[in-house]
Amino acid sequence: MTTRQRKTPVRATADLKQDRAIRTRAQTLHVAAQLFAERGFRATSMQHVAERLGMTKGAVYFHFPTKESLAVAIVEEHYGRWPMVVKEVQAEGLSPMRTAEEILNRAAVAFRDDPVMQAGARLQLERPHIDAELPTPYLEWTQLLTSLLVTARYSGELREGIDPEAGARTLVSAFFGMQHISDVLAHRADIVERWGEVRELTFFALRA
Ligand SMILES: CCC[C@@H]1OCC(CO)=C1C(=O)O
Repeated sequence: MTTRQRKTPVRATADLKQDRAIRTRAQTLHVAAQLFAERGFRATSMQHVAERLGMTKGAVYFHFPTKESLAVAIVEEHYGRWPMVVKEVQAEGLSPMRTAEEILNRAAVAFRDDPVMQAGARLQLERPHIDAELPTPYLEWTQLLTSLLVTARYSGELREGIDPEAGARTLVSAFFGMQHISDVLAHRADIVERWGEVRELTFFALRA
């Protein structure tokens, strides 16, 4: 067997092992997000995660040494997904006001369908019970929407007298209040419709 042949199987094996580890970590994150979203942080154990995965608890601990590290990873994944959503919408070349509206439309669908978003929202509410550093929520949403409403003011889309930052805080409060109520009353099954109602009224008030 030549040196080159000898190297290939070892490299291939190492690559396969790494691929498998990446996949297992992603599966663990997804299942833990489902459980955190369904039951909350405190009622979810690493044993629950292992059982739903059909893995040993040791296999879960291999990727996440503590339940807190799982929560941190899910919140980081949650935060990490929004820049792509924002970029996709901004690539559509909509007006600033329509861009704000469309980003929140996408958020409503994401909160309905994506366990990571659902868990991220719930873990933020449960921050006092999680012994880990988690980012302060809603601030980046407010910054993003403020910048869009400032631009909307210059493009003549924003109603006279509306302060962009107050408008952004109102949108964040209305959206996250709506998504929480939809979660509590309907497990977010009606979140897109509920957001539609909130959107009509809030953007009616914001538009010039
Ligand atoms: C537009 C990024 C918004 C940011 O990413 C996820 C998240 C959680 O709600 C955020 C926030 O609260 O500011």
